Amino acid sequence: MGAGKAHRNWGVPGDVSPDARATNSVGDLQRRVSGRAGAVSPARRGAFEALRLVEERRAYSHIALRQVLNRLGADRRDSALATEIVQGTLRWQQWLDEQINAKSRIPITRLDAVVRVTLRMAVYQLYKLRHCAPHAVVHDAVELVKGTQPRAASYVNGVLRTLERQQETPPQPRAAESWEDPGNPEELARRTSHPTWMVERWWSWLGPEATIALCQSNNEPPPLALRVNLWCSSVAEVMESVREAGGEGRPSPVIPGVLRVSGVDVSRLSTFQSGACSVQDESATLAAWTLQPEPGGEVLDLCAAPGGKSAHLAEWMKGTGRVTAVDIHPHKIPLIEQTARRLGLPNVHPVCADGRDAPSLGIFDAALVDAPCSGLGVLRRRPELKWRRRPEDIQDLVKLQGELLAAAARAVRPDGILVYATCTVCEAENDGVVEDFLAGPEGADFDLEDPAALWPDPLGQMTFSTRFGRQILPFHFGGDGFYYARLRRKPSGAQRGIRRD
Ligand SMILES: C[S@@+](CC[C@H](N)C(=O)[O-])C[C@H]1O[C@@H](n2cnc3c(N)ncnc32)[C@H](O)[C@@H]1O
Repeated sequence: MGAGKAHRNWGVPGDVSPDARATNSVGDLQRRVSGRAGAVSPARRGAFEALRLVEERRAYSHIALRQVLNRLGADRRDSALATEIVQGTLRWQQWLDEQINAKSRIPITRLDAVVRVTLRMAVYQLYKLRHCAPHAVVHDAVELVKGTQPRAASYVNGVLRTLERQQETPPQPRAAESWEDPGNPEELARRTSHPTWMVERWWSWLGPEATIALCQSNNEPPPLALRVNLWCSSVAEVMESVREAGGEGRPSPVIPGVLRVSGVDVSRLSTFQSGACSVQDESATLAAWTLQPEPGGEVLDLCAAPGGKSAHLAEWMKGTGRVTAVDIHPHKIPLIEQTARRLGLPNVHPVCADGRDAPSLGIFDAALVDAPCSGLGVLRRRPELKWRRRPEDIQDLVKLQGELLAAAARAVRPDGILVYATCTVCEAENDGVVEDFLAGPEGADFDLEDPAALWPDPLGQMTFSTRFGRQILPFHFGGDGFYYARLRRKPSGAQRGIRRD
């Protein structure tokens, strides 16, 4: 497994050449000179506002960032730096708090949210983004606090100056580093900035080696993948458009029809606008590979918004048949509609309903339950979930997931396919839900099948086979952490939904 060779290196992550550092400082300076006195760099302003939304209003970081950067009209460079600051600050929050607590007379948890956010993002830049000039970091932090908490400005200045003056940066693991022996889950949680309860669960389920690799990969920036709409386009066409836009792309080595890209604003790609591609993580594309819907079929996607997997299923069916795309939240239905419209998919039919009422929607050849989950497989993209999730949440999620799976099962015809998926790394929400389902009244009619038997070739060896399905971890091939189980209703099994005709 990918825990890597043990070696110790306390170097600073994100270290870059002195040239890069100088270039960025000049950029910072020019912006400041051209702005009013006390102006803050747009990237730091954006990061600060997004982090406040996450801290004070429990916003998702990726949504908060998008909103703030759009409003500020940030260019690509500012957006990239703001994203790096927001994601990094959230990823390393626990570790940053430790550093701040060591120098602050008030524990970070007792500070005002604005002060907390400002200190965390500044310390993140000082210690982990060596291309940010320290004087600019401290200046901007003080200015940001002055805007809302003027009396705290000198306090922030004092803490940051003390940290800045520190001769040596504190010991910190490189994200790609592994340790010979972290000893125990508590120590691993501390070193990699995760909640202990989370790491303890992984440790006892996956073992130390996989847990180390998982914690490290959770702290890496997430890759960007484009799924090509093979119904109407080709990998070559999308690749060409990425290059034309100044970005880089290469075909995924594991999943046909997917490109790994960088350096592009996808929403501006000609092929994105024309519906030739979608942003979708490589592991998420495996939902369609696992379901393998027949063209012309009736497919139920029970937890569908924003519609990424519905669209892939509809493309797989070459625009024929019907994908009934259900979501409980009315405000998310337009997202499914927009996705289907952009991709020119006539066979996606959004429905606003509680998935637990699935049998009232008809009888289907296949159903996908991409269940609401704790999201512990996507911590690279949503690092705030580390600190927001509580062990108690899992119990409620498991109950809902079980109800959705049982309801979907009742709507699947004899010999039809039922796929259960999550983007989490949590045994209770994955195998645990399938185990309970199989032991319940609906489960008796279903047989398990191995999803990996249908996946592109190397993935069977690269992913974990679990008791009832397949677990993908972010270090397996770079895709998000996902779980898939595939079930087939026995040909003789009496289905219990309402026949549509
Ligand atoms: C993991 S997300 C689905 C992502 C989607 N399949 C995609 O690929 O774009 C889970 C979705 O389930 C929806 N949901 C939560 N509870 C539900 C319920 N009882 N019935 C139907 N949808 C539900 C949420 O609104 C959320 O959009």
